[in-house]
Amino acid sequence: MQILTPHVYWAQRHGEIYLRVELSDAKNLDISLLENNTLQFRAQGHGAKGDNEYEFSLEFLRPVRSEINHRSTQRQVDIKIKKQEEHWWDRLTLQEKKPLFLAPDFDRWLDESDAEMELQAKEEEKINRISVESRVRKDPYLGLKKGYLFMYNLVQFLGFSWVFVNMTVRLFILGQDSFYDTFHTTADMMYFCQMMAVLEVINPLLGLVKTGFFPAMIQVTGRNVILFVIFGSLEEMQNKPVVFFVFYLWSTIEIFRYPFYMLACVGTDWKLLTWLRYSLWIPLYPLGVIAEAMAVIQSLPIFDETRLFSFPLPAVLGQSLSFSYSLQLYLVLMFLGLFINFRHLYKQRRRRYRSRKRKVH
Ligand SMILES: CCCCCCCCCCCCC[C@@H](O)CC(=O)SCCNC(=O)CCNC(=O)[C@H](O)C(C)(C)COP(=O)(O)OP(=O)(O)OC[C@H]1O[C@@H](n2cnc3c(N)ncnc32)[C@H](O)[C@@H]1OP(=O)(O)O
Repeated sequence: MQILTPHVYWAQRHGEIYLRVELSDAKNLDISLLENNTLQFRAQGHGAKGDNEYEFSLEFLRPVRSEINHRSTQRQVDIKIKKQEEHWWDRLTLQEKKPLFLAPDFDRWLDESDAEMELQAKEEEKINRISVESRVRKDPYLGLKKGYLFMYNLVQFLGFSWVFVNMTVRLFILGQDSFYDTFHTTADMMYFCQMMAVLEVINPLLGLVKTGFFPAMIQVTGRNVILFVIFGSLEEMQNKPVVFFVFYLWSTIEIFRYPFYMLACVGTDWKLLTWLRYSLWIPLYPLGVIAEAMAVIQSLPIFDETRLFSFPLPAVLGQSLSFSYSLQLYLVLMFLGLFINFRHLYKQRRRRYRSRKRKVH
């Protein structure tokens, strides 16, 4: 009796072999892997030579796993076999000459590099899925935290924008005259924003942001000393032009920093905004510290004169120790703070641009 062979189409991936046997309504399927790495197929069905029994065998080029997946449909039999090792094969069979009944399955066919890309895409999809799942699993309050941070940044952005726009408009209308009443026109909003900024020290402690606690502490404490102690408690300081420079430098960086954080909360990044956030501090930070130092220096004789916050001393040592001594020590701390935060911001900038470059390549 003549042995009939069905048409068989094949394709491969790094880890699998796919066979499509052109046999419709196949019955009594007998598919097995023999010891010599040969696939034996036998079944009854409708093939090229009508309803008949069909069979074929294929000795594979390299070892395959013994478990064979197959699925018989009305049109064909699909077989999936796992390779023993993830390896791209030059051909399917050990014998170099291709059997006549065998042809490439162009519906599934991929060359090696396309298959690699498919594999890579699958890997990436898997990694993304795992990271999203683990993030959701790890932190069920992620949405709430992001919502809180977004609102915080929005409020700060609006507050500092108000100060910045107010000062800019007044500068255009009044010119240098506007320097003298900056405090009276904007201090309430600045008080509000800087009190809120205390949250910037709390947020890293609660693990809400990746900011270092110490740089945030230096930043917030430094500004609040200037705002509440130097400007807030000395009326004589409030109409000095230095207030204008300090407030203008503070609000200039913040109208870029907070929107940058808002976008980070929703997973977005605008190149120009990111660049401004990580570059504007380079001129602004030293200028800010110089302006703040000017304010401290201008306040020293006022503290000496008014004896405000002076430290009472025993009668033999004199009346009291002026607060201006503490401020002179603070001046030294300011430049130490400038050094620490300048280095921190420099590292943040390098980290940001180095990791972005790596992502691009
Ligand atoms: C302990 C006692 C100390 C006593 C100190 C006495 C001396 C004080 C002297 C101080 C001198 C201060 C001078 C200063 O006032 C002058 C000026 O400000 S002039 C104007 C210019 N200023 C600036 O440019 C500074 C602006 N401020 C800052 O940049 C920050 O406050 C600072 C803490 C310095 C740095 O910020 P951070 O460490 O947070 O860096 P990043 O922005 O890169 O953020 C890191 C990651 O955390 C995410 N993040 C942070 N905050 C938020 C938020 N609110 N919402 C959402 N996400 C946030 C951010 O996205 C980063 O994430 P990723 O890494 O994933 O991108």
